[in-house]
Formats: sequence, structure tokens, C-alpha cells
Amino acid sequence: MKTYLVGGAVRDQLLDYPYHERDWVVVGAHPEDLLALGYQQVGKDFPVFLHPKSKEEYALARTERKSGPGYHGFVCDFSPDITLEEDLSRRDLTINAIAQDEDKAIIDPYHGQRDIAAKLLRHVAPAFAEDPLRILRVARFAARYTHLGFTVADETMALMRSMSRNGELATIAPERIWVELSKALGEQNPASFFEVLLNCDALAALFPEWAASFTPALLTLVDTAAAQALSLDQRFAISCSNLDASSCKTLCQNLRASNSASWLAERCAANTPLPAMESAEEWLKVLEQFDYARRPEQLANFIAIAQLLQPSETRLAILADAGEQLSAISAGELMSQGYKGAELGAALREQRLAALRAITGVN
Ligand SMILES: Nc1ccn([C@@H]2O[C@H](COP(=O)(O)OP(=O)(O)OP(=O)(O)O)[C@@H](O)[C@H]2O)c(=O)n1
Repeated sequence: MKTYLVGGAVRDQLLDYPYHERDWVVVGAHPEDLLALGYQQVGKDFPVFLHPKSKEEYALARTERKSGPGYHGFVCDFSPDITLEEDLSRRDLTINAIAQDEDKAIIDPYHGQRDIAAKLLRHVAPAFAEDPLRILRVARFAARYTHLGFTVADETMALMRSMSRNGELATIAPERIWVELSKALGEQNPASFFEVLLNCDALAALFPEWAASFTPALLTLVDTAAAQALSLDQRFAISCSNLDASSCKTLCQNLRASNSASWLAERCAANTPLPAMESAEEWLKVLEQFDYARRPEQLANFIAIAQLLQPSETRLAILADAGEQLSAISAGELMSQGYKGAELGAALREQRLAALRAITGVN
């Protein structure tokens, strides 16, 4: 039995990039051998084990063959005679198909190191096409490594384009798309994720309206949001900001976006560009949509987004100020004057509108 470090940890070591997880491959062993050594089996579809002490993942070397559509149509062979090279050949990208043995020697049958030097995201083999989720992974790796100069190899882009056009993406579970998207939004250049997916027609195949809404300026802003360390929800909201509110809502549902991401994105789509707000009622309506009194941070999140999208919009600073001033209006004084119930609500609203008229100068 031999054990090799594989995947992201080897890749990121070679890239001198921080990694957080180590994955191992075991060659020449039966599941029983690992169980006898105290490993704990966790994989359902194929045998993956947790090391008794480190709890790192150890997988038996395996081959995979697609036997039908979707995610369960795979036949795995994890017999002890599967070689390291065979295991590496089923992996998505050459830079992910490098192994390191116990003596730190690198085993690189698919020339991942060459592609690291050439800064190319290149698929290992035509079997890449058996797993359409890999299109999203490639786009995500582009988002992570663009700043190092990485691009997608032409032949990989061509393969991804033909997969997209063949309707392969429809078999991906929406939950998995959201997982990849939210990871990509957390990377240094999330715009590259969208650029790759636009370039290979995957975004048009998955979400045509969203794909059509991207402009070069919007892509730049998605990266600016990352550079300014805006939150994932804010980055997502920016990426949806060219949609109207109802398309954004549909997209969030189809993507199975998290509640907090949908909440912000839908309200941002509805309020960028900032509406006319020609009356105090309309100002209050915008503030109330962001729940300014209970969740002032959400109004601030929106304003930061809107400032990126509309840097010359002077009403944003006024909106922020109005949110703060209105939050300070408390029901206490009105209650001591004997207001309660619906009357109290109406009187509070009147105070807020009066404050808004004073702050904004509209009626
Ligand atoms: N659809 C997939 C998923 C994973 N892999 C392979 O399994 C390894 C481990 O996958 P994962 O932990 O998801 O990714 P990492 O490459 O480790 O990247 P990250 O840094 O994002 O964890 C990858 O390197 C790749 O070789 C693959 O070929 N195809």
C-alpha cells in the first residue's frame, strides 16, 4: 500500500499559494486494510476514509466511467490494482492531476507542472466532458488564479463550449451551481468566473437573461467589489444588478441562492438605479425595503453597492443620513403623550415623513 498527496494541496504548493486542505490517494489497498488501521469510512459512492488522527481524507485510487446521465450514472472501480496514473487521469485539470509521494517526489504524468509554468487551466482528458460541473470548477479556478496570469487553454474552452451547447449543464443540481458560484464570488477576481462562463456559452445555457445582462462595466465592478472586500451577498447583488426585480427573483429561486443573498439582490435590483424618489413617501419606501430601523447594516450594504454602480449619485449620502436620523426617532415620546396602536403607528410615520422632508427637501 502506498499513499500520495494529490489535488489542490500539491497544486497550491507548486503555485506557492496557501491551501487549507490535504487530500490523499491510497494505491494497492482494500477498504478492509484501511478499516483495520483505524480509518473511518465516509464515502457512499466510492470509498473515502478519514485518517484516525489527522482526519484528512484518504481515497482509494479509482477509475470512473460514465454509465448514464446525471450524477449517479458513474461506475467506479477501486480495486487494489488501479494505478496512481489511472486515478490521476480521471481528474479535471492537469494542474489538479499531480501527485507527491511520501519522499516528496512529484509524479506528474499529465504535465501539470508544464501548465503551471504556462499558467494554463487545461483538461486532462476527453472524459472531462462526463462531468459538466467541471465547467463551473474551471471558471472558479479562473476567478482564483487570474491574478497569477492563468487563462483557460483554447482546447479546454472549445470542449466546454461544445458541452454547453449540447445541453449538458441541465443535469447539474442547482444547489451545486450555487456552491460553485458562492465559492467563486469569494475569490480575488470573481469577474473571471462570469467571463469564462460567458465565453463558453455556459451562462447563456444556464441563465439566459442573466448572461445577457452582463456588460464589461458590470464585470469590472464585480472585481472592484472583491477588491474592496464587499461581502459575498453584495458581490452577488452587483452581479444581478442589471436585471429587473422580477427576473432577479426568478434567478435567485432557480439558483437556490441563500436567503440573505436573495434578500439583498432582489432589493438592489429593484433600487438601482435609484428610483425617482420625488416625495417623502417614496424616500421612506426605499428605506423601509431595506428595513433601515431594525437592520441598519443592510441599508449600508445597499448604499455601498449603489455607490459602486452610480458613483455620481449624490442622493446616496442623503439616504444614508436619512436612515440614521429616522432610526433615532423613537415611539417613546408619542407613547407618553397617550398614542397607542394604529394611531401611534400613523403618528410615527408622520414624524418620519416630516424628518424626510427636512432632510431631502422634497415634499
Ligand atoms: N468534479 C471534480 C471534482 C474534483 N476533482 C478532483 O478532485 C480533487 C479534489 O477536489 P476538491 O477538493 O473539490 O478541489 P481542490 O482541487 O482541492 O480545490 P480547492 O482548493 O477548491 O479545495 C481536484 O483537485 C481534482 O483533481 C475532479 O477531477 N472533478
